[in-house]
Amino acid sequence: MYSLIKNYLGFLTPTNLQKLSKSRIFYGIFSVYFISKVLYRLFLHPLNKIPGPWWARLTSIPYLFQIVIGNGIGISKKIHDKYGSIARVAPDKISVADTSNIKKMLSSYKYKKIKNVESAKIYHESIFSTRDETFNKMRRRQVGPAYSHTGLDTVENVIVENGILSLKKMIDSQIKQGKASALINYSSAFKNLTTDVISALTFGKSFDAMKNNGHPIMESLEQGRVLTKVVFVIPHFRKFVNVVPASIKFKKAMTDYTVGAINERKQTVKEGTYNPEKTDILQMYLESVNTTNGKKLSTEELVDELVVTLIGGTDTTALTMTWLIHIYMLYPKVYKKVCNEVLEQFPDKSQPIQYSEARQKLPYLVASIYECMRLRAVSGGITFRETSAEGVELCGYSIPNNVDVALYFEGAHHDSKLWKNPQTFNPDRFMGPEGEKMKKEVLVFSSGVRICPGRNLAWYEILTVIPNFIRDYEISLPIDAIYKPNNLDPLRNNEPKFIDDIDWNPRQPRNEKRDCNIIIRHRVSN
Ligand code: HEM
Repeated sequence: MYSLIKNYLGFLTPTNLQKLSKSRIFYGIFSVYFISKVLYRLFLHPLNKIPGPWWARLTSIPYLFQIVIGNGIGISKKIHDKYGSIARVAPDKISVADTSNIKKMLSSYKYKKIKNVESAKIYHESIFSTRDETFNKMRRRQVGPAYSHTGLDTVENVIVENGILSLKKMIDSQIKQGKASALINYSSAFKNLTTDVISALTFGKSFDAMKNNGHPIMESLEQGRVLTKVVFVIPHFRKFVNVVPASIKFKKAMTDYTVGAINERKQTVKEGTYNPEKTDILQMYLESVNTTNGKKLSTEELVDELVVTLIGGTDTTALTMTWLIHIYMLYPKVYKKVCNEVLEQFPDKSQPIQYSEARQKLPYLVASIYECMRLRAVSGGITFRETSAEGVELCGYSIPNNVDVALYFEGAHHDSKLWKNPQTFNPDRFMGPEGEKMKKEVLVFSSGVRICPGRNLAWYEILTVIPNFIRDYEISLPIDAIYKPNNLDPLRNNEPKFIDDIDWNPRQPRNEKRDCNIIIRHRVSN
């Protein structure tokens, strides 16, 4: 009996008893801290006045988890449908779905991007990852000429060659193999196209992704994107990123490629074979001098700027065109009207339609693109900003400092106070003088001081690709397509059902291989 008691209570030596009492003190303090934090969050937190699900008072896990799995739009919709245009989504986060309040948060450098964005870098802060006003303004000034209409006119031939002409070449070769028509995956074709355009303007040479159906750098970039996303949600992961093999590979690949591109460009400039009239992104950054130190951009700074441009400029534009073709296929009457406009305005197929001509002569096609950008915004998910030291007034609530504000563009784009029948695809809402005003309410490129600097370039690409594509080819859905005009969605007021999507900023089709195919043939008559 004695030995039994000794065995059981033998661990209660004086040292162990001391340790136990210390750990009890520790657990005691921890419990008091934890319980008081929970009570504070439940009953005293200044954000408690904002409506929202009960868990948002206690934890950010359900919200951030949904963002990580690509359902940022889904969870935001659910919350805003229930609680209105402002809602609490985590203890220190609110979400806003109202256009004028979103614009307010985007209007000034006072409301900074949130700290996590700083993790989106390879070596150095960039135009995208910086939270610093002076730095961001400097980079915008440096690269600005390459994104201006004057600058873009000097590279329109690069955009057309690597864009629509390259696409046509690929389609024509496919049609030849398959006789009168070919089955094309338009989503992957647009990704290859924008990759080639942006690489030509950013690295001075095309990746030839259209020709080879991809490029190793893009695969590396995809891995980099995934890592950036994880770091965005779990910033502490940043410390481990540098030892992840995919990250090491990505960094090396991007650095080697950038150094090669810089050297080649310097050589062509030296030899006089580079046309000085041409204002491309690479040249703008190579000629720039940092106002911070009076020096030209270092190789490391260039790597970050060029990679950010490649990431920001490829999938966004490609997916916008992908959603557009998908929507055209779901709304045949609109599509027919768009085709008629293109064919009437540009009957002569001998020359590619230029950007400025398309802008001027195709108002209905332009309106249909705005309507696609509203209805299926690739940036529809969450863009975050932080409240300033003095806080901010949003949707009638006074929000204190240090609160993350999720700007839910998709919600604003479906706000029935601003958009009549928001679920309907109706390009007419962007026609005429009233339509011109409504274009300013589309937030797809963001708004205010950090508005997308590449938006003009995106328009140059879209407005050289889509009208030329429509003029030269007829397209239709394959017989086994799941998403077609008569497949209606009760959740969208019985409008045609959209392809299932995943919001990994940019928002993309969940099953591109299955759902983004079209039959394509040469247009025989007008
Ligand atoms: C349809 C195509 C595009 C869409 C929808 C789009 C959308 C956006 C949005 C919403 C932002 C703001 C993100 C934020 O505030 O967190 C942004 C920023 C940015 N975009 Fe785009 N973008 C497109 C095309 C492009 C292109 C073609 C380029 C360049 C080649 C580009 C380069 C950038 C850069 C560098 C930023 C960061 C600007 C800053 O933080 O100050 N984008 N874009």
